[in-house]
Amino acid sequence: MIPPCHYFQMGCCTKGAACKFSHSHAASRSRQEDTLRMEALRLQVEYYLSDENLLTDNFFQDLIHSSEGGWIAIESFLGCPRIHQLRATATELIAALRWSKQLRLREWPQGKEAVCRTSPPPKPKVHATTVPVPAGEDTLEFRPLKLLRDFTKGWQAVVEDVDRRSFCFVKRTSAPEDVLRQEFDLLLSSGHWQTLTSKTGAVTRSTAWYVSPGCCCRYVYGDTAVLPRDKPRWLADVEARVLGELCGLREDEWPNSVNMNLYEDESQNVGWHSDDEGLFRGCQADCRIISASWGASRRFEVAVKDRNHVSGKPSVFYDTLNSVTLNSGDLCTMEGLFQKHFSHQVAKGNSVESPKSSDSTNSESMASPEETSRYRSARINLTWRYIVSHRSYCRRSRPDGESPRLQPP
Ligand SMILES: O=C(O)CCC(=O)C(=O)O
Ligand SMILES: [Fe+2]
Repeated sequence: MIPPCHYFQMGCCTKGAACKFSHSHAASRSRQEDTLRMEALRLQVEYYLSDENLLTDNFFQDLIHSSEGGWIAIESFLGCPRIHQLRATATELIAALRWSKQLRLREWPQGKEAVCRTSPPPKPKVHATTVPVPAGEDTLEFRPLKLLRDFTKGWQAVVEDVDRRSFCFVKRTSAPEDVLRQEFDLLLSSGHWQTLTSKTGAVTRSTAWYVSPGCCCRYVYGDTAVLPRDKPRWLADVEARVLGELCGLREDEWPNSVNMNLYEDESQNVGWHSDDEGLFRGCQADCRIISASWGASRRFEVAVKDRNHVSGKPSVFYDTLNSVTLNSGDLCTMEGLFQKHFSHQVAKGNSVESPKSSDSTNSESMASPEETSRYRSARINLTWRYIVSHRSYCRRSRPDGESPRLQPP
């Protein structure tokens, strides 16, 4: 078929019969139909990802939140009723979306083309019926709970859900940049880092696990067990600053374990989970977890657990999602029954700010370029926790604290 002449369609072809493109009205009509069809497809996808639709559309909210950077595979649209009705192919959708001013199209790798919003999605409307409020958690009046904000000032609420007795607070940094950089370098170089990998073998992050003397409880992630080490001396100053000065806790009130995470860059992450290991009994009793961050900024997300998700897998109610950017030096707490009712994650690819350099100390100029770039791209997070139920092989599980009943498996 001879392709239509654009100039003829615009009424300005000067070639007349000599033109090698078609001047037939049928060709022109079919071109117009193609254009209209492309426009319909583009508008439909733009609508699916619009603020208006995302307020109530959990399907696309789930896809946006479960993918790195909010990219949605073009394939995901093919099964949507309107796109299906138009019998659109992936190639057509890609061609249509090249013209979108609202959405960003990624055309590589071939076969994995995807589209994303140029702005963060809106928070979905909370439907009273979607998130059941569990009855029966004790109110703070009935059973008081000492929150960290009762010890020191400066905590902002991320979650303050009294019905679920669940709390998450953030405290912005007050430490000088050179102190944070020195602590970052110390943690990076002295931590006994063990890499964790996904099912496909990719490194998701590195971790280290420290406990108080006499405890030998392992920290278990799926198939991987992390061996405990005694809390090292080099951690003492960091603990004194974070737990003592910033949280206002006496030394005998400090948590007896700390889990360290190292995210080399924003491709490394920790997916939705709760810190519900038996060690901490966070689903049975009030449980306080204190975290501090160094290096690159990352987004920390929290949402109410959805135990009956249609997929059969644990999920969250995205309409309850709250997020906070944790910058170098910031503290964050999860308290009360937060681990019972909420999940949390550090998603991939959402680093938004790198740590600032300090003018007053000129610390950046003293650091090697390699150290500087690590501090800008990598993030270290420490989460201090209280082990209240030691593993049966740990001598701390015995009331008299003597030798273990069982050997570690
Ligand atoms: O890196 C963080 O901020 C969170 C780490 C975390 O959730 C964990 O170690 O269980
Ligand atoms: Fe966690």
